[in-house]
Amino acid sequence: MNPGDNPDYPQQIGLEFGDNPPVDNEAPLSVDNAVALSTPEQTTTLLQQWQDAGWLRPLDTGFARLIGDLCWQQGEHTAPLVLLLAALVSHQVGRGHVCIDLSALLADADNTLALPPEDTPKSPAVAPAPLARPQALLARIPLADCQAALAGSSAVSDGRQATPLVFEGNRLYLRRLWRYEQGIAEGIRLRLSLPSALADADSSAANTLSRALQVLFRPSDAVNYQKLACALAARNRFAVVTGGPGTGKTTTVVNLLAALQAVAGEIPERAGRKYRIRLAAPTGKAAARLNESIGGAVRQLPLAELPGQVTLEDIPTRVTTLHRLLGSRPDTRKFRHHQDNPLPVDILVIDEASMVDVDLMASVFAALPARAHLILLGDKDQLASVDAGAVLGELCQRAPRAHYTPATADWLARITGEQLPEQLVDSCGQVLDQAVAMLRKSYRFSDDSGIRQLAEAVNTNTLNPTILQQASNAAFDDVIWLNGLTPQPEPDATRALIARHLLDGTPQAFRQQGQGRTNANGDPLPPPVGYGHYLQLLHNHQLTHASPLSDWDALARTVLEAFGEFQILCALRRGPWGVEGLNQQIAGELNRLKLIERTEGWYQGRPVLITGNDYNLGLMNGDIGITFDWPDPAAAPNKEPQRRVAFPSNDGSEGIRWISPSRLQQLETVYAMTVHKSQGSEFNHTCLVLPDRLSPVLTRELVYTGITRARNWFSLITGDAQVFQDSVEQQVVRASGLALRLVEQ
Ligand SMILES: Nc1ncnc2c1ncn2[C@@H]1O[C@H](COP(=O)(O)OP(=O)(O)OP(=O)(O)O)[C@@H](O)[C@H]1O
Repeated sequence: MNPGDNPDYPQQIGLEFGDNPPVDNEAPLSVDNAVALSTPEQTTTLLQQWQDAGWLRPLDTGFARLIGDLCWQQGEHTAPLVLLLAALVSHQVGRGHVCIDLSALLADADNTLALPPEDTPKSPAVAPAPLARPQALLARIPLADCQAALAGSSAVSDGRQATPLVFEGNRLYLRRLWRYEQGIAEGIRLRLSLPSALADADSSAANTLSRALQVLFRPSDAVNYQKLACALAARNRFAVVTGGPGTGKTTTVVNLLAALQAVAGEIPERAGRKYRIRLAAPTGKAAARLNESIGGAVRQLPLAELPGQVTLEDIPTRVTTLHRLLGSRPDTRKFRHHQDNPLPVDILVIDEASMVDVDLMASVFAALPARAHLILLGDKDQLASVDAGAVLGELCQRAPRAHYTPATADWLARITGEQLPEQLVDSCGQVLDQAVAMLRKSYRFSDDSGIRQLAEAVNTNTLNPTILQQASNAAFDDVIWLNGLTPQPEPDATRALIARHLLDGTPQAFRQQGQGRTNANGDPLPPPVGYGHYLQLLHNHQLTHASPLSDWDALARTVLEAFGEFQILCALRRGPWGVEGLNQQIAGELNRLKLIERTEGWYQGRPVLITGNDYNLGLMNGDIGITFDWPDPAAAPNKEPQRRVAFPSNDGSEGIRWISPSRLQQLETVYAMTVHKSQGSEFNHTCLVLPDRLSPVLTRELVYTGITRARNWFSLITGDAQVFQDSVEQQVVRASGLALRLVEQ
C-alpha cells in the first residue's frame, strides 16, 4: 500500500512553506502552488508529474515510493522532504554523481540538477502546464530543515545502520554508492599507510631502484617527469600516473614494471620472488590499444643492463579487460574474484582509468589482496566514466601543482637525481599527493601541433580569437575547423559539408593538402581519410569462395584497420546531430554513392559497435566489427554468400573472429560514435561534429576528449560556431566525497 492510500496518514507533515492554499492533487503543481507542497501525497503526485514530463526516471520516483513504503512499515510518516530528496539523489546518480551535496543543491539547484532536461519532450500531451521546478521548491528550504528531516527518518543513517539512504557530512547517498566510495577510500588508505621497503633512500633496495632508473631513463636537461613518476609509483602500493595524450604513460609504466622487478629480489616480503603483474583496461578497445603499444615498449627495454636479472617473461604484455580479470558472471553484478577469493596478483596496472566508475573500482579494491600494488594510468581531463563517479579526476585534482612535501622532494632527488621545481613542493602536501604523478611533456605532438594547442586551449579554457582563426583558416598542419568562418550555417549546408567530408576526409582542406607530414622519426604520416577508403578496400578485393580463411582474415584485418583510420564523433545520441541522425545521414550518403547497397539492416560494409559485453561470443563493450559478404567454404560455389561480421580478436594475436549477425545482441551502427564511446580509442583522423544548440552534455571534458582521440588529423564541424566556445565554458563537477575522505584520513 502507498502511504498516501492510507486514510490515517497525516495530511500535514514535514514540509511547510507558508500559508498557501491546499493543493488539488489532480492538477499539475504549478510554480506558484508548488510551494504549498506539504504532504507525502502531494510530493508523490509532484514526483509523478516530473516523471510524466520526462524530468525524472521511473527508477527515481520508484525509489522515493520505496522509501515511503519502508518508513510506513516502520510505523513512521515520511517527511515530504525525504521523499523529494530520495528521488533527487537517485536522479543525480543517473547523471553520474555519486551523491548529492545538500549545500550545493540548496545554493544552486538549477545547475546541480539540470532540470528540466534539455531534451524534454515538448508535446503538451507529455508535458502539461508549467510544472513546479525543483528549484522553486528548494529555494526556500533551509539546510537545517533538510538535515532535520533526514535525521528523523528511519530510511536514513550515517551508514552504520543498513538504511537505503546514507547522510554524511551534508552528502546524501544511495547506500550502494556510499559503500563503493567507502571501499575505494579504504583500499587507497590502507595501501598508503603500509610501510614501503623503498622509503629509506639509503637502503639497498632504494639503491637498486635508483640504478634501475638510471638505466631506463637517459639523462636530460629538462626535469624528467616520467622518471619521477616511476620512482613515486615504485615507492607506493597505490599510485596514479596521469598525463595528456602522448605524454608517455605507457612508456612510463613499462619502465616502472621493469624497475619494480629489478628491485623485487630485495624487498623482504618478496623473499626473492618476482612480482606477479597483471595489466587491465576498462574496455576491450582500450585493452586492445594497450596490447598494441605495450609489446613494442617492452621489447625496447634494456633488460641486460638492469640490476636484478629481469627477463622478458617478468614483464607482461597481455592486457585484459577489468571484467574478464575480475571474472564476470552472466546475469549478476558479482565477480568471481572478491575479498574471499582475491586475485592472484602482486601488482595490478589499470590503463584508461578515467573510464572506471565507482562500482567497478570498488570491485577492483575488493578483489585485490591487501598488500597488492594498484597503479592507475589515465588522462585526468578526459570525460569521466559513463556510470557514477569520477575517481581518476578526483584523485588527480591537485596533480597540476603536485604538492610534494619537502621529504618527498628530497627522496625523489636522491633516487632519481631530478630536482623538482619549487612550485611543486608544498610543506602541507597531503598523503595522497605523494602518490600522484603527472606527466607534463607530450612526445607525440610537437609544440606547433594544432591538435596539441587546441586541446590545451580547450582544457585550460583559454580559447582565444587567434587560435579559433588559425583553426578556421587551416593555419595548423593537422587541424581544420571546416565551417569555423560561418557562425550560423544553414543546416543543409552543414549536412552537405558532412557528406563531402565523410567520403575522403577532404585532405585539400588541411594546410599542405594533408601531405608531407612526418612523425618524430621522420617517417611519413598517413594522410587524412574518410570512410570511402575502407569501403573501396572491401569492394575491390579479389578473394573468392576458394580463397583460404587466412586470406579472408588478412583482408578483414586490412579493412578493420582502414575503418579505424577515420571516425566521426558527436556529442548526442538523439536528433539530427546525434549518433542516430548522423548514422542515418551517412548511410544515406554512402548508399547514394553506391558504396553500400542499403541503409538499414545488414549489408556488406556496415560497421557495428558492440554496446554490451557478450562473454559467450568473446565480445566486449566497445568492440568494432565490419560486415562482410563471406562465402562459406563448406557451401556450394554458386550459393549466395553469407553475412559475417569480422571482429579483431583484441588479444594481440592479430586473429579475426567471424560472427553471424544473428548471434549479435547489443550493437549499433558506428559511422558516427559518441565521444563517450570513443574513450580509450584513437584514430588517425577524427572529425568532431557539434550541434547547433548548447546542451548540458556539451562540456569542456567532452570537447577535449573528442580532440584528443585524433592521432594525426582533427577536423571540426559545428552547427553553430558559438556552441564550440560555449561548450568549453561548461564543466561538470561530479558530486562525490572520495577526495574528502582521503584528506580526512
Ligand atoms: N621519454 C621519451 N622520449 C622520447 N619519446 C618518448 C618518450 N616517452 C614516450 N615517447 C614516445 O611518445 C609516444 C607516446 O608514448 P606513449 O604511448 O607511452 O604515451 P601515452 O601517454 O601512453 O599515449 P596515449 O595518449 O596513447 O595513452 C610513443 O611513440 C613513445 O615512444
